[in-house]
Amino acid sequence: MSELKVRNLELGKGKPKVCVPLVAKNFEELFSEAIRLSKLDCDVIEWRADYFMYIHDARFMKKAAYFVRYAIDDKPLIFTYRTLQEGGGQHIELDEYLELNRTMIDTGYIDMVDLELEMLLERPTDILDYSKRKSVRAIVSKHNNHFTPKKEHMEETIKDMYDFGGDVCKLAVTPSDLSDMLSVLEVSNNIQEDYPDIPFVLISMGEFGQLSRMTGELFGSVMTYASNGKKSSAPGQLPISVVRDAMEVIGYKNEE
Ligand SMILES: O=C1C[C@@](O)(C(=O)O)C[C@@H](O)[C@@H]1O
Repeated sequence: MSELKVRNLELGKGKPKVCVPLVAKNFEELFSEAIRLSKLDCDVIEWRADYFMYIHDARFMKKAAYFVRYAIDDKPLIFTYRTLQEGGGQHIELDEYLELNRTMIDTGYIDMVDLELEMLLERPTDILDYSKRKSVRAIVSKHNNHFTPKKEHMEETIKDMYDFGGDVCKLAVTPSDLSDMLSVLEVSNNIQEDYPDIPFVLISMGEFGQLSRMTGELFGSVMTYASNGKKSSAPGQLPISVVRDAMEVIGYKNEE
C-alpha cells in the first residue's frame, strides 16, 4: 500500500486513520468544537467549512483557520468545502470555491485540502499544483448521494483522480442494498491489487455501507470518517470507539 506523510501521521501505513468532522456555524461553536475534537481519539480533523457562516469573508476565514489550528494543536487538519451538489451545507460559485481553497492553502494552518473532482473539471485550474507547491496534500473527491455506480466506473473515477494529481483519491457512494456495499469493497480490493501506488478512500455511505467504514486495513482505504459524538457529516458514520474496536478485530493477527 502506498504511504503518505501528513504531519506526524503516515497514511497508508498500519491501520486506516480515523477522521472526524468539525462542523460549526460561527466562531464560538468553531472554537469550542475544535477544542472538544482535539481531545477525542481521532487521528485527523476535517473542518467542514460549508457549514460556517463567514465563508464569503476571506479575512474571517483566515482568522477561523488560525483558531482551529490553535485549538487542535498538532493534529492533522483537512479543509473541506463540500458543495451542495455533493451533499454540502451551502451553495458556492466555482470562482469563490477555488479562491477560498487557495486562501486556506495559503494560511499554512491546514495540512490537506479536499477538492471535488467535478469542480476541478469545470474549468482549467492550477490549484492542485498550487497546493503541492505549498506542501498541502490534496484529496480529490467525489460523492454520489443517490446511488452506487457500476464497478468499472468507480475504478475509473479513482484512477482519473490520481492521474489528475490527487494525493489521496476519495469516492463516497450511496448503496441501496448490501450488494452495492460489496461492489465498493470489490473495487477497493481491485485498486489495492492493481494500483498499489494510489492512496485512496472508498466509502459506501448509509446503513448498508457501514462495513466499508471499518475494513480499510483489508481492502486498502487509507482513512475512514467517523462521527464526532454530536454531529455526523454523512449518513452511516459510526462513533470513533466503534470503528476502532472493529478495526482491532479485523486487523487481528495470531502471534504464532
Ligand atoms: O468525503 C467525505 C466522506 C463523508 O462523506 C463520509 O461519507 O463519511 C464525510 C465527509 O465529511 C467527507 O468530506
